[in-house]
Amino acid sequence: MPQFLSTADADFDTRFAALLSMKREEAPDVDDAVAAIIAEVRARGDDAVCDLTIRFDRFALTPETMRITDAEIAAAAGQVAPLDRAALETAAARIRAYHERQLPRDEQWTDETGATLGWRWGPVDAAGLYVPGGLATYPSSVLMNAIPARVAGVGRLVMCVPTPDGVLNPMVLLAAQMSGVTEIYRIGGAQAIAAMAYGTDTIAPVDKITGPGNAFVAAAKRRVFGRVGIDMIAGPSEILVIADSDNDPDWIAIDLLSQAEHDESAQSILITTDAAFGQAVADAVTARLESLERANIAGPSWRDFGAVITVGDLDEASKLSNRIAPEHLELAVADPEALSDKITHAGAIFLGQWTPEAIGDYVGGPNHVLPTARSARFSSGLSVLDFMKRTTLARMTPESLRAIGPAAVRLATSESLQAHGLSVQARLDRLNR
Ligand SMILES: NC(=O)c1ccc[n+]([C@@H]2O[C@H](COP(=O)([O-])OP(=O)(O)OC[C@H]3O[C@@H](n4cnc5c(N)ncnc54)[C@H](O)[C@@H]3O)[C@@H](O)[C@H]2O)c1
Ligand SMILES: N[C@H](CO)Cc1c[nH]c[nH+]1
Ligand SMILES: [Zn+2]
Repeated sequence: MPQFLSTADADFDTRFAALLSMKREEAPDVDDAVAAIIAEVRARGDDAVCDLTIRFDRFALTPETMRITDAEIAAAAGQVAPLDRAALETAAARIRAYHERQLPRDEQWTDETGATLGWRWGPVDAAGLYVPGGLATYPSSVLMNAIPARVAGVGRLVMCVPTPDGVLNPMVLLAAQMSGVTEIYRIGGAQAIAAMAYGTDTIAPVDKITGPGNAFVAAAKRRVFGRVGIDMIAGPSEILVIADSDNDPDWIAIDLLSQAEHDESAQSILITTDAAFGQAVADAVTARLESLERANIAGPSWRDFGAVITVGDLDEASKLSNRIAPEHLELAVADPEALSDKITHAGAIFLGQWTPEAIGDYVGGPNHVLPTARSARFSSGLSVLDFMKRTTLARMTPESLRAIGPAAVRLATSESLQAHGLSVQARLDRLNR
């Protein structure tokens, strides 16, 4: 059973703190395993990647077969049923339209001293897109990674996707073809992250790695940060639903299960103002689990990490939600906009009863690669900006140097950095000659 908490209970603070600090993806054994995998890939390159693929994805790989060929992509894409292709096209068009609005503007202006200042944005050269594929297949995550990268103008799009038992997923390959991925490798997990970060004989290193994955992928991204950029920690999925009693308990139950079915480490939480409604939702989850295809994953997730929290009012709900900083937040209440205004930390908010989180996973438009494990306190969902860098620009004139240079010289002196001061003073001296 999930945990049942109520803010009216004397031990609420202790139990809520325990819920917040549950270690779903930071277990030391995961990080130790990932450190060893990264070290192996750095030392033995392609050979290590092939060995690890046999161990974790159960098929024999060679450096020559690591890259999925254009012929394989075309053959697989050709197998996709027209209605599935049309659904992918609908999703791709909506995701593209949403992300095109994120393109940032360059700025340039001349200030009162005559200095010209500004910045300009440009894409990274090569992006490594991780598409998960261990327990489920994720064509939608191909679109969510590749479309913003393309909109940003990235030239080289490297995609890694595990293919357990060597089986290629046609929808994944069609999505990659549709969204302009330039190289696809059939590798996953920490070994794929290490290969993209450090490079091997077969895979040239990238500059930035993005995309979601399980605890091993998330830990590997943490570890390679610095060698490459990463988007965020996008690990096992989470959903928090805030619902009043004016909802169908079954709808809320399947919303909770929609994220629990991703991974046994996923987390689904309901906050409600009505304890009886909370119980009705929990009962509906139990009933749904009897026939859910992925009950073997969703059941343990709900049992081990699920929670139903009863609160006095929605104000209290918003405060708890902000402490949880969930990846996805559904507001199934009468006035979702008013409640949304009180939310300060959440990866994505879904407003009202007619906005199930699953719409956002596929076709809403916003990105579904989102921060997990409370990292929405300091990071945002994947966007075009994740694939871009900002370079600042400054041009002085003799007049502007005369105006602001002396302050620079004084600051350099105060920092005992003589050459800094001299480089400005030499120019001021010339002007004063
Ligand atoms: N936060 C987000 O934006 C978001 C989006 C989509 C999916 N997700 C999450 O992505 C995850 C997908 O997980 P998945 O497992 O289906 O695919 P995955 O590709 O993330 O993981 C599969 C890989 O994990 C590695 N692995 C598995 N067991 C291992 C072990 N014992 N030791 C070392 N490596 C091991 C293997 O290399 C395997 O190829 C889920 O947790 C899901 O919730 C998150
Ligand atoms: N809910 C996931 C993000 O946590 C994204 C996804 C893809 N497919 C289905 N769901
Ligand atoms: Zn999902």
